[in-house]
Amino acid sequence: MLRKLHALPSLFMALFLITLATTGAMLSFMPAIHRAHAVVPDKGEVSVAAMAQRVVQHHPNVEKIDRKLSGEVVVYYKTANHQPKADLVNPLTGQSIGPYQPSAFMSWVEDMHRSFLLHDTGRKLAGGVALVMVLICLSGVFLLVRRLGGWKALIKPIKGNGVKRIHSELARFAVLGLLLSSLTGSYMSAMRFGFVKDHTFIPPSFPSSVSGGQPAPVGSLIALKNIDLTSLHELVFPYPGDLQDFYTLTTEQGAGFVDQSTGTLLNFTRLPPMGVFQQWIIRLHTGQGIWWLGLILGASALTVPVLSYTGVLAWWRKRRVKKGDLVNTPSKEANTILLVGTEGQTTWGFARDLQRQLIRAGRHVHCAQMNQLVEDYPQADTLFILTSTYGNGDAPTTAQQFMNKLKCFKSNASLRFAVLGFGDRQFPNFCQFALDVTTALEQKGLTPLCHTELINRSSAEQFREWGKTIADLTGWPLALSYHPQPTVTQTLALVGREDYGVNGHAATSILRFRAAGTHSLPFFEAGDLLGVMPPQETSARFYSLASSTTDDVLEICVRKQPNGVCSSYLHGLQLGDCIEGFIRHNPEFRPAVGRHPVILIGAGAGIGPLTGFIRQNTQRHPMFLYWGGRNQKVDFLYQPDLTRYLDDQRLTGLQTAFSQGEDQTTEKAYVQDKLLQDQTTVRQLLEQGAQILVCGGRGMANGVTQALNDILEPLQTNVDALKAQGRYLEDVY
Ligand SMILES: Cc1cc2nc3c(=O)[nH]c(=O)nc-3n(C[C@H](O)[C@H](O)[C@H](O)COP(=O)(O)O)c2cc1C
Repeated sequence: MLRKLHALPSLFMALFLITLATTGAMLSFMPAIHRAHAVVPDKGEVSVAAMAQRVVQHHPNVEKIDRKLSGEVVVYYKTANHQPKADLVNPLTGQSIGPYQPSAFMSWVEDMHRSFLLHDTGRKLAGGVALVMVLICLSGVFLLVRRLGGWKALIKPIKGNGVKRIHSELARFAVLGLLLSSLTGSYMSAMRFGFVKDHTFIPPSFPSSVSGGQPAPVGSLIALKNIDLTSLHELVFPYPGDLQDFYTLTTEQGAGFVDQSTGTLLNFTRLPPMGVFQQWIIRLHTGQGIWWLGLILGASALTVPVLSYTGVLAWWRKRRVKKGDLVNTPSKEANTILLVGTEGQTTWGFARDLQRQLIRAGRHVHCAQMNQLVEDYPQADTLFILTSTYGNGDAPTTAQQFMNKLKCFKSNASLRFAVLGFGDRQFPNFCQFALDVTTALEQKGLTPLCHTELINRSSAEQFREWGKTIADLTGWPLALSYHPQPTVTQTLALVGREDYGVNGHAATSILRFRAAGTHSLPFFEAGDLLGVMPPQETSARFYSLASSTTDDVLEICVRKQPNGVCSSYLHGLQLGDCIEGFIRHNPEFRPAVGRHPVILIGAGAGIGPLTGFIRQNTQRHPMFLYWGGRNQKVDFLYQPDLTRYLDDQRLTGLQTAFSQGEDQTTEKAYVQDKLLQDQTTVRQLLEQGAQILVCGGRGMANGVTQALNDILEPLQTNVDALKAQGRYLEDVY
């Protein structure tokens, strides 16, 4: 209720409040500016009579002397040729300081402040806005007291960061000034519209008779001698030559008349106590006569635009949280950090649910990619990391810079962390990257909130259980549930196949698909992945593509795995049979653009994407292939194609190795042996800036790494260094 009372009027009136406050601030600074330029004698130093005498000496035909609340004295007079003029004068000498020219701009500002330039309607509106401001100030104070936990806490430092903190700090600084301005403003408006009687105006009660004698010099008039200049408001001179006329005098205390001949004070009416009170209300609102108060009021008013902005922002965020929107708190303000490592984006689905639940539990969550780790999170007490694993237990794309950035991370002792790994038990290094991250965080001195949970194949059940553990440990009401977005698949028809291997032993097939029916294939490139959904299975298996969209066919190379559900399913397909598949882009695994040589290394079905790269090498950049199979006669995948590519120079060099010799004369070797045999050439290519792409089983990839490290030793570098330069890419399974 209190919050609504504060937020709703602020929201609806924001523009009026800002206008009123900024114009008010400008006006409030004026008394100090005027005061700085005015000559202001001390109390008791100069009487009205003395000041008027000096002014008369320097100005002909004086009609009126005005003393502004700022202390400035203005004389209105007529020149020798009867032109009306107004000058600012020095009350000590009576001489002109300069012409009195109120600024046209400040008059406009005043009009804007009083009436939004809308005359009486605007004046009423301004009064209403001032009243609303009182309400906003009071409700704001109570909200702040509630937020800080008591009245005493109002003077203590405010905790937190960001928008809310700026709002609270500014409000605390400005509230008294704003309350004073808005209360006095509302009262003045009530006076103006007759809701409160105006006691500052004293109706004139003209004297019934005057002496009618010859006018005495103004400096000799006793009534004016008795009045100090500091209490003068206005002295109107009698009409020249009219002996029945008199001086009209208005002072702080009241108003009356002075006989121009005898100097007697006539019919002086004192301001009633209520009038004095109302004069003070006006001074407290305008700062007139109290220049330092004007400065305070002005500074307070200047906070209103910032308060409005931060207030609207805080309200908007709160509203989004209520609606269940995923509000991302800036990293500096968040108490909970959620970092995500993903390649295929599935992990985001889990992260979004966790983020939503945490926000509902009242946490201020900052969610980002792991690569966006920043040096420190000043307000954070909990860090969640949700990451998948790719390649050979490696980081997924959005986490590849994480370990490096972690080196500069300034952990605070109270920061607890929980890592949730996503992977597939089919891979030898199940969730390895999540485990590596856990170790790295522990080494950084962070405290684990719980043990690292490893989720197999996006298990919603495991995720829910992990949520319960976190809820128990933290007390936050988390009810995690993951509903995978159904993968949009396309029906693909088998249009060609080439089978290799003997009697089903180590059988490998090159399978070619086209879109079924009249549909066309989506965009893809060699090295991207084809996700295949075997019937009655919920999770997809991925195969590297050997073709690109321009080949007008989806080509994969599949080795039949013992007990492999998907590979058996694919091997069992007849021409014309259909499968459900989808493309997952894999831009990380591509030859670099440019003329640097490319060394392709693979074994078995790993030749698929490598052949695709060669097929696309129409620019004839230097490209070398090292490939290992089992048996030269029955396993030499893509042999005719490779021979053709060598002829048309899409392929610069080919080295093959077979692990099963046909007879005594055939050499038995693995692909890494070929690399070692060719080490001089390989070294030269690497010195020329060659990039290496490896595709195939993990065992082969490990052997290749070892061989290459040996080859690279004389160059004082290694595979890790090449990886860091983006010159060593792996697609390993
Ligand atoms: C090419 C490829 C390589 C993978 N390598 C591994 C791995 O080494 N270890 C593992 O546990 N999971 C591995 N996975 C499985 C993914 O980590 C798992 O499917 C994860 O849920 C994907 O999440 P993401 O879509 O957010 O990246 C691999 C998946 C693919 C497609």
